[in-house]
Amino acid sequence: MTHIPAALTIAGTDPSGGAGIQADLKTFQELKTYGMSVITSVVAQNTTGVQDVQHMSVSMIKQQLKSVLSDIPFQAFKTGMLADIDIMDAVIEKISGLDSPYIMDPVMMTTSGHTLIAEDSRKYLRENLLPLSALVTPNIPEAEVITGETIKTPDDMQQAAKQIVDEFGAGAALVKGGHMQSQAADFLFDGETMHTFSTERIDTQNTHGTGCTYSAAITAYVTHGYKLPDAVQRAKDFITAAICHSFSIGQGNGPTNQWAHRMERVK
Ligand SMILES: Nc1ncnc2c1ncn2[C@@H]1O[C@H](COP(=O)(O)OP(=O)(O)OP(=O)(O)O)[C@@H](O)[C@H]1O
Ligand SMILES: Cc1ncc(COP(=O)(O)O)c(N)n1
Repeated sequence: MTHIPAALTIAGTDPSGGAGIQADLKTFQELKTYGMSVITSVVAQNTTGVQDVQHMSVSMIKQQLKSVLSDIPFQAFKTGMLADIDIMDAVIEKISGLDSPYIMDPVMMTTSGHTLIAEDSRKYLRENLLPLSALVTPNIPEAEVITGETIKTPDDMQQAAKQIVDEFGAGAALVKGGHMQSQAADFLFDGETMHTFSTERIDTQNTHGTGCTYSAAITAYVTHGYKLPDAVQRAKDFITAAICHSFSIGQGNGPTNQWAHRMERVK
């Protein structure tokens, strides 16, 4: 009998395959984790932007969650796009009390600048979902929304990571520096220690789906039993390789390459 760890992603879709559910499932598969998915919103998007969005009904989201939860155990799960308060409530109802670690990618905007979450639900996310997470993975604009502070320097990023844990109750916070001009440095505060994960910045436009792929890789490594700093370091290597060997396809920001980690180890 073959045993494989399993992970669940609860997120929106990307028919062009670079972000959202599609990026998560490709990443789980690459990292030898059995991938399952609950779709919250169908997003008509591609490398150039978002063309249309349709949210799943609350009852359909709950039913999808019930279908998975009543059947297959998983060792970790993540959320991505949760567009409004009703969707957040449906997810909270079903995930509260689960034993497996919850990795939250607090998706707010696409790389192309399209908003994926209703304005009035950002505070709700911070107050009601964030405290359930074992780890939250904001980029700089998302960390600014969560903390209400301006983030300009690595010190500001570390301060935000600390605040998100100490003040808002996340188990750990990884503030990602993809939006900084210099190094691609991310800071993880796990409640005790500040860890730094840093690489040279890769000169590329192909960053569609980097946040989704990174948080999915962390989730996958957690299903294999890695503790947080190790899981994040391995996921950082994975996303760096995926950006380094990203695909110049489409008319806009191309997608990352989830099988690049097989090609070489990039630090
Ligand atoms: N040009 C780059 N070179 C190297 N690493 C990068 C680059 N851009 C992003 N990263 C890394 O990719 C990961 C995702 O970070 P990022 O801040 O881009 O997330 P995100 O904003 O959620 O994704 P997106 O930009 O796709 O919305 C982080 O580890 C970040 O440091
Ligand atoms: C459905 C969905 N979820 C999330 C993102 C953000 O993608 P990323 O921040 O990884 O580029 C996206 N473009 N679409």
